[in-house]
Amino acid sequence: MTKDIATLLLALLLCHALLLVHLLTVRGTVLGRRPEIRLLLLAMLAICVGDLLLMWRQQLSGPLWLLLSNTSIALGAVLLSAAARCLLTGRSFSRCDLLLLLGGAIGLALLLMQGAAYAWIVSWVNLWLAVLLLPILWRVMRHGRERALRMVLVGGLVGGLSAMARAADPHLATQAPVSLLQPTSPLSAWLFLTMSFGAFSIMFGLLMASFERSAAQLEQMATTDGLTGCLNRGATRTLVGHEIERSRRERRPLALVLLDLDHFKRINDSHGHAAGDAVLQGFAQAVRSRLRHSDIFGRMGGEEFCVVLPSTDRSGAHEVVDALRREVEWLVVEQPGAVRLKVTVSAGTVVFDPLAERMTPSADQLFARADMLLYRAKHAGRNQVQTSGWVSLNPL
Ligand SMILES: Nc1nc2c(ncn2[C@@H]2O[C@H](COP(=O)(O)OP(=O)(O)OP(=O)(O)O)[C@@H](O)[C@H]2O)c(=O)[nH]1
Repeated sequence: MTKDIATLLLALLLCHALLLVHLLTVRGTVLGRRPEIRLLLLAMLAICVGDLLLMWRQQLSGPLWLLLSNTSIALGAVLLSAAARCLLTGRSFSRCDLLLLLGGAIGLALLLMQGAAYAWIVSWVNLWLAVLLLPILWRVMRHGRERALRMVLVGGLVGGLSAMARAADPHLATQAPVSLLQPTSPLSAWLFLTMSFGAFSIMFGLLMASFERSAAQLEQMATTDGLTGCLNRGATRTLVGHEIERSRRERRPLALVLLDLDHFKRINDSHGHAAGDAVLQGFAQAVRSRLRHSDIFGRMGGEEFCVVLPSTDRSGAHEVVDALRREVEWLVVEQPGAVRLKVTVSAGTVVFDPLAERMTPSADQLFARADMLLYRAKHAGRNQVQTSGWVSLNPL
């Protein structure tokens, strides 16, 4: 297979330019506003400029061209490293990256000023690029969670090893290298190809990892209540539907609880909305701390919450919910000015037992029953739990 470096370089430039255009098109969107995407955009820009300078080698020959083209590509590598750092740790440029960029550029300038042989310049540039990839690999190994980051690891290893081999290649070749466009052996053209593949894999992997993270964040925002960290109404209702189905299939009981803070309006009215919010947060934390990992806890709106207890029968559910009620009774929410807020909660608990009841309720039917029991608890004086089975509405 013949590999003409000029053609490879053109193909590479086109790939980089395409990625740059894609990054430009997401600007202004939720994805485009992510700081690592901005850094990736700048990295692609620097790399495209470096590619262009390499391609114009014939027109712009000389030490300045060598310095500019390679520094531009190295700057692209540092921007990639900053994008990886930003994605993984929330911080961008590290002093280490900037020192590596500056040190490499000064070293290259000194070699060029001394008129060093082209073979040594090739070695220096490739070692420089290999070293610039190390912080990316280190960060991904240390902090990486997203699956797309595996592409970054593969790219970093392939790119780094190829760059090191390219650094050694001019000293092993029988003929001295004179230009990037005239490879000294078929191996050097291959190494150019694998190094480019590595760099491209890093960029693409970082881009995909950023998309993966945005998707996870958007999903969390769409299913979570921002104030209390509980599931929101939509997500809770969906999960209740799944749990009813599971309970029917596995023939295990299921308890659905609606909890509503008592006289919550008074807290808002006498201490302000911020104090009300603090009470809601304290309440959510207190309830969450008493629940099992498999239980579901969601905020249905305002001061109404829902708890789903899988594999829990009627007496077990009543016990658990009454313990939650007592926990809330003991809760004290401290506010500025030594204000200590206390609150109580009423609960309606409905239990579906597939072994005792032949008819499987829908989520809406269970919610309606729990709501009716909650209403009873409110009217019977608040700060209490009303529990019943799904079919028989006799309180426990
Ligand atoms: N601080 C705060 N208040 C909220 C929020 N959502 C709803 N509220 C308030 O919660 C109060 C609910 O009042 P009501 O529905 O009358 O219920 P209550 O005062 O708890 O009375 P009972 O339920 O009958 O014991 C209203 O004042 C709402 O403005 C919120 O996110 N933060």
